[in-house]
Amino acid sequence: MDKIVFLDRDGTINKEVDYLYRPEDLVILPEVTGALRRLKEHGFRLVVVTNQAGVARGFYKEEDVKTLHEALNRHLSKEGAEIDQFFYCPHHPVHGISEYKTECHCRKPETGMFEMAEAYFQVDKANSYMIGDKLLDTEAGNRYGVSSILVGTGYGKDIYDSMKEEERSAAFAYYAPSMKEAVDYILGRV
Ligand SMILES: O=P(O)(O)OC[C@@H](O)[C@H]1O[C@H](OP(=O)(O)O)[C@@H](O)[C@@H](O)[C@@H]1O
Ligand SMILES: [Mg+2]
Ligand SMILES: [Zn+2]
Repeated sequence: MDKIVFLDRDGTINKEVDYLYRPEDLVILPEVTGALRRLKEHGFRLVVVTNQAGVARGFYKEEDVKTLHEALNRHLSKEGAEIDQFFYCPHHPVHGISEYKTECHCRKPETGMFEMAEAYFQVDKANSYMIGDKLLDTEAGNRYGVSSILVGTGYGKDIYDSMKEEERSAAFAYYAPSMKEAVDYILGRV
């Protein structure tokens, strides 16, 4: 069985800039590379699950998403922190051009991208995690059946601060101010 850490991309691995697609605008957040390397050293596979409705909205093309992911992995692989698989949802239910405007099963908080990973991995759900900076990330992880962590980068801190304690405990297993603390939590449970 494969222990997987599913990762949101924008606001979690890299700095959230609205509808990122240019490699020159890619900024990996502090301590993320080292934290991801530690996960790999402990036998976790890394799988990105990212909503890329910028495609549906006509801001960029699917080829741009793939090019950005290649650029991200060029940086990460130099440090032993390579992403094993990327999945993206190019759709949007309301805003969209042509075939991309659709109610799909892959846009988080739906679980389609997690299920796509099952073509590559035997997902050990009891020992797998989802880390993201929005409640749609933690909800997707919860629905799929892995333990969800809200990270305080990107939109995460504002979301966390706006919630009551009972809402937090219903929405995610753990709040980590940064990716480093999210990984400390995961490795503290192995
Ligand atoms: O890796 P993520 O965080 O799933 O990617 C989010 C971005 O694609 C995009 O998400 C939101 O846009 P949509 O509502 O999906 O159109 C916004 O928060 C944008 O600012 C983000 O860049
Ligand atoms: Mg995000
Ligand atoms: Zn989709």
